[in-house]
Amino acid sequence: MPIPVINVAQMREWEKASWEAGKTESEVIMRVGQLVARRASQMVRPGQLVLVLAGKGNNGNDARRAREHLADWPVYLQDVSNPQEGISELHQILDQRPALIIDGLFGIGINRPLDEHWAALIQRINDLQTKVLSIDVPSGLNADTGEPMGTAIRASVTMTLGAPKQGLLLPSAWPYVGRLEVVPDIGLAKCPFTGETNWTLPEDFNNFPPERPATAHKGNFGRIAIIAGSLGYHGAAVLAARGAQRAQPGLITLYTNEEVYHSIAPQLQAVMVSIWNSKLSLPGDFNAVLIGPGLAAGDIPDDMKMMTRHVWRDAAVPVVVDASALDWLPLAPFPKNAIRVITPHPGEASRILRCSAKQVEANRPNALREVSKRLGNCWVVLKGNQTLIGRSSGEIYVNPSGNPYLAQGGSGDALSGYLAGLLAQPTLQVDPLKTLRYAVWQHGATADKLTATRNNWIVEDLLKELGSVVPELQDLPPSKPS
Ligand SMILES: NC(=O)C1=CN([C@@H]2O[C@H](COP(=O)(O)OP(=O)(O)OC[C@H]3O[C@@H](n4cnc5c(N)ncnc54)[C@H](O)[C@@H]3O)[C@@H](O)[C@H]2O)[C@H](O)CC1
Ligand SMILES: [K+]
Repeated sequence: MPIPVINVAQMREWEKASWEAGKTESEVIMRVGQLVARRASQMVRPGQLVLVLAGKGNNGNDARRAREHLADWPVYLQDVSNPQEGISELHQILDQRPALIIDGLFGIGINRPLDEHWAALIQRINDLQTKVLSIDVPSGLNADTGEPMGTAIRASVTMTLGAPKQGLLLPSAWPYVGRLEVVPDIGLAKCPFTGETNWTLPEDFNNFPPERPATAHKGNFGRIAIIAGSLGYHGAAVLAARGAQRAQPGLITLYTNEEVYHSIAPQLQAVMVSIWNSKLSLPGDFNAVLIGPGLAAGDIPDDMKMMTRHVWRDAAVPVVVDASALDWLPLAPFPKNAIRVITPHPGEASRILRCSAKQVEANRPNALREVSKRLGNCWVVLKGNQTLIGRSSGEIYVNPSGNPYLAQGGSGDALSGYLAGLLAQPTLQVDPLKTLRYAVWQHGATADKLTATRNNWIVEDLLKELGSVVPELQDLPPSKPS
């Protein structure tokens, strides 16, 4: 079941429908308390100090219930209905620098700007730079507009309840939200809403990709051609090829520019490496084509650009285009039902739209739709925090996995290789949206797994692990205690 992105009024309606259906507020709050405590216990080591801040509304009640499940930690529970009362006691606790603050001051019930006393308290908490787990919404943030109501908590993790609130997905909210996690099952009735924008859950990929039959051979899993690598950028071709390997297609052939052939070929074993030439006729026998990683040199042959346009316009098989090759695409239709995918970051999307990256970020779903429209209704993976996947109409999915350590040169090459390697496989071409969502989720989840265990991982490490995260075991995202 997709989890729709909703607004505060819809959340209130959902709540009301739940009480009418016989669910009770106290049961829901109890469950939320348990879930918050479980997540909190993953963020601190035994014995570390936890501060629970509970406001006067139900967000505070969630926090109070969480406290009951943190018996193994020293916990201060501070009721803060009025930031001027008991403030010296609170400052004393903050002076001890708790390892984790559970933020239950305000949720979706904030209805006016915070006064200077609230602002001072929130500033003090933010200045502490300690881990903060915000319940539902970082306190102070307007969950519809994504703007602080004067000021707001800067959370490390925001655990939003039931469904993501639209404001939490806006770039203006990201500095406050930190890592956004959605707990879909808090004991409410079935969500009465569907939406165009939906959140992805690991469980969406249970048993995906499907098990391979015992009788399978490499002819069953497709052949992929990768056109990548030029002088100064040979590594991108290697990374894309390795990304494709992690998807385990039947055969991978990399066509690269002559100047870099000898830098690339010795680094790859199972991948066949050839020198690209203008007589190469694609797609030929290939089941998918990826064009773009490391094609940034100034002297890319015009024939290669023409071939890109031709493959995009005519090939019946999936074509994935990334990086520099995005600039070569024709604004022309491609065969009906053919799979076309581009994987731009906001800067690349802005070049296609002839606007600024800031304008793309201001309305990411809209930018995705516009880019797709320009390029014949292709699938678009708009990268960045909360990567979006969709096309000019229909559902857009928000990816929940990944972290800022993915912001390393080469991680995009690994992703485009990996997703093209999946799309080369006939069984994974049937539902391209699911395959793309899976690729993006797995790429981010692998990064999360690495970040949970070490500080200094690099893209080569990502490529060793890519594909190893099992969705069924992703009950809670991996995270490193402080
Ligand atoms: N939506 C659900 O299904 C559930 C939500 N839960 C949690 O409850 C909060 C929403 O609770 P609510 O009591 O409505 O609001 P808040 O806790 O956010 O607090 C509102 C409280 O604060 C006052 N207030 C508003 N703005 C200000 C301000 N600027 N300055 C001072 N005081 C302010 C307002 O008057 C109220 O008294 C939701 O986010 C979830 O965390 C439950 O888990 C049940 C299910
Ligand atoms: K909160």
